Formats: sequence, structure tokens, C-alpha cells
Amino acid sequence: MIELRNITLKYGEREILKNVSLTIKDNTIKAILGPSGVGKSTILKLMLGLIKPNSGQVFVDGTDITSLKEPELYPIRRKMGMVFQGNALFDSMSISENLGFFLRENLKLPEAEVQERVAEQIKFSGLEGYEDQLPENLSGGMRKRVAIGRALIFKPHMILFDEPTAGLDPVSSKRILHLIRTLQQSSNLGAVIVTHIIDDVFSIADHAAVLYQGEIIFDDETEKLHQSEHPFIRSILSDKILEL
Ligand SMILES: Nc1ncnc2c1ncn2[C@@H]1O[C@H](COP(=O)(O)OP(=O)(O)OP(=O)(O)O)[C@@H](O)[C@H]1O
Repeated sequence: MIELRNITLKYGEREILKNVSLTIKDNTIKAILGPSGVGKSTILKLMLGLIKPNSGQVFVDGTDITSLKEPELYPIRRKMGMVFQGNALFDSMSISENLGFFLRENLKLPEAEVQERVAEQIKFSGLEGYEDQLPENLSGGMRKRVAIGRALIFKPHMILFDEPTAGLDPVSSKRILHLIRTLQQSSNLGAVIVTHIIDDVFSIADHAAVLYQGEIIFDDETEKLHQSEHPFIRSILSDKILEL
């Protein structure tokens, strides 16, 4: 479980998050919805301990990570798989090498186990036949599936997605959302999805939080968004546009 408790975060003088509290339970998919630049990626960075809040605390499975030093954060980060918006694949490595990289470099697992875990992810992500290709030879949707496979390879409890369908065509988007749902159900994973695409929230998230002008203005079951009377939520439900 991840909990943000009364988080305030500033970049310079600009207050990005104002007293934000959020909980992400295991075994559920929670979307964090908000317009571009509102601070969604910042929330993911806080969860990973990549940045520290000005005030408030972040708990991961009950441990307050805000006061932890960098080496103490490594085991915490390993509980969470991160899928970056741009995938962050290594361009000069094959798909198999990308998948196995952190197992070899960080965990120093025996080669046989690396190969076994890579093969498992290749199969799960539907990438059979592409093991030796470079990322540039794959479609956007396939690259996203490699990034998901790489995040899963540590067998995390929770997986964090930054705009998982941004830039993908509708068919690839649907496939990625289906993959996220399948892995959450088959592995009992918790998932956090930050997005500005409201249709994705309704198609996949059990719970949703809406971030607007630095504050959480909604945090409940996704379907309850329809009952919200907040003007911003009413406008995104009618226009489906999150730019302001
Ligand atoms: N290191 C930084 N220093 C200063 N400002 C930053 C920094 N990182 C992000 N910002 C600013 O903070 C705001 C929130 O950024 P963040 O990336 O969290 O937004 P976002 O909701 O994920 O938006 P997007 O979907 O466009 O990435 C933005 O205005 C951004 O320009």
C-alpha cells in the first residue's frame, strides 16, 4: 500500500501540491487524473522517493520513506515497477537485453534465472519473435509492452504508469489497458495510472483521484465521478478535454 499524507511540494516558489493525501491499496487500479502540468508525474516521483516533499509523508507498506537515504530506498523501489511515459528503453540493446538488464546489473541473478524471467515476460507481453530486435524496430504499442515487461521483471507489488497510452493509436491503447488489467488480476498487483485521458480512467480504474490546481478534488470509486458536482469534473465529463 502507498499512502501520501498531507503532502506539500514546491518547485522554487511555485506550490505544485497543496496538502495532498492519497492512498493506493494493493490489488486495485487507481487512476490519478488531471490536466497537463498539474503535478501527476511529481506524485509518482514522490512515491518512488525520487524527490522529497516540503512537508508531509509518503508511506510504502507502512514505512515512512520521506526520511530514508538513497541506499535505504533501493529495496522500497524494488517493490514498485515504474513504466515511464517515454518507456526509457535502452536504444542500443535488444528487447531481451532491455528486459534482463536490471536483473543482471542490479540483482546480479544467475544467468539461467535471468533467461527464465526474460522468457516469462516476453510471453506475457506477447513479444515472441521480437527478442533480438532493437526498440526502434518495434511499434509504439510494442515498446510500451517491453517497458511494462521490464517493470514487472522484479516481481513488484505495485506498478506505476505515467500516461501509459499517450501517443498510442486506439487499438494499441486498448491492448495496453487490457494488459494492465490482466496483470493486475493475474498477479494481484496494485497499479497507479497517471493520465489526462478520461476514457482510460473509466475503462480500467477501480478508483480515481482528480488533481486540480494542486489539490485532490475527488478520491473515490471511478463510477462516482458521475455524481460529482465539482465544476471541473462536470466539465471534463461533458467535454472529455483536460486542457485548461
Ligand atoms: N524539477 C522541476 N523544477 C521546476 N519545475 C518543475 C520540475 N519538474 C516539474 N516541474 C513543473 O511542475 C509542474 C508539474 O509537473 P509534472 O511533470 O508533475 O506534471 P504532470 O501533471 O505530470 O504533467 P505532464 O502530463 O504534462 O507531464 C509543471 O508545471 C512542471 O513544469
